[in-house]
Amino acid sequence: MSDEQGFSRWISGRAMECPTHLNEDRHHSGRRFARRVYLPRVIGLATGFFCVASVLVMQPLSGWWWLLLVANGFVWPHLAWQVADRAPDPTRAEIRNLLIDSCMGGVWIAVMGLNALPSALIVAMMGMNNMGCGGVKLFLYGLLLLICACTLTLGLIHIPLNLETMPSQVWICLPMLIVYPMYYGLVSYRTAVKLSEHKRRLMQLSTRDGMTGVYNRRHWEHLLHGEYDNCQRYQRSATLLLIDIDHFKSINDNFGHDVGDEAILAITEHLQLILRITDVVGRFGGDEFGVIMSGTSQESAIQAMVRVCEQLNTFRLPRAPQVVLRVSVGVAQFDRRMTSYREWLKAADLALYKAKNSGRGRIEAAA
Ligand SMILES: Nc1nc2c(ncn2[C@@H]2O[C@H](COP(=O)(O)OP(=O)(O)OP(=O)(O)O)[C@@H](O)[C@H]2O)c(=O)[nH]1
Repeated sequence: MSDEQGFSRWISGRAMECPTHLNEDRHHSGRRFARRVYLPRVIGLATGFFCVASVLVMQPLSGWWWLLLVANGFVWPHLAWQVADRAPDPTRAEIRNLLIDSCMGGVWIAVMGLNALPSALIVAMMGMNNMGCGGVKLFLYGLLLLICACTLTLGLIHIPLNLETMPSQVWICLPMLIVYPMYYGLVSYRTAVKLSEHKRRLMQLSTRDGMTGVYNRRHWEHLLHGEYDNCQRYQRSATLLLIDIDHFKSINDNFGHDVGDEAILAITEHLQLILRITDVVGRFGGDEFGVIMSGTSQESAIQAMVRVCEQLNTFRLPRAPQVVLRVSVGVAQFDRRMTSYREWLKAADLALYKAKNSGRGRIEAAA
């Protein structure tokens, strides 16, 4: 239920600085936030009604207090949701609602004459809500409001103190004591599951190439950096390959970009199916790919790539069967004398350049 950002925006009043699409996003996430608070509030205030009512029956109070208690317990949760849902800034409206909850909590503590168990329960539930929704800041604001509202009410209506909780009142407080924290835990668990799913998707977006699903250039280079460090530290061998489709521009020009995309996907599939699962395939962008073969000598890497080229020779694109996909490949084995992974990459790039200049459709090793 955490929305600390929303709370800090509310506190600093920076809401209107965002561009329109960000404001729309914020509006949606504000509504989701209000929605997440809605059911816990319905349950918390309904169970809380009985706690307060069990003490109120012993107090010499007018019927108006009972009306207010019913309204707070059963009408306010729905009103609060409607207000937040329709507000231009739902997060701000929901934070305001939470602070109203704290205020009302203070009022009920006073009206109960500070009866120990229900008062402690109200402070704990408000604290849990405010801490969960806006962190320490909202918790402190809520607590301050609760204390002020309690003191003010005590001063206004001169209620006799009634600190002791009777056994029957303990029983009536049990549902709030048990049900509310359990439900709150469930909501927090669901939020954590959603967050981890979002994190996984973000991770996927930031490391994978959108079209082929293999690693994008940035992440692939990051993995290459790691491989370089490992090879240096543990004297391991590894070979790097850069692969570029030959005359790819003419496939695009003659058959259209859709067929060009199919060619890129076909090369990706061949690399993934024929090479080892441990070989790290990345798309450099356009028609260029990179492969890191960990623990593999240059000769073995070339043999593996020859198998890929042989398969490509027999493969035909469904929408352009006359096209034979050919690739040029630059191969560079790790060398301890290299001073950085970039030097390794440069060696493979030079070998690829050589393959292109020597007539394409070739595999060239770095000098
Ligand atoms: N269909 C498609 N084309 C792309 C994509 N990304 C880049 N291209 C095109 O790929 C072509 C890259 O061509 P180059 O590598 O420069 O040249 P080439 O025709 O392959 O020539 P050589 O590499 O020298 O054999 C350009 O025309 C780009 O517009 C893509 O995702 N899909």
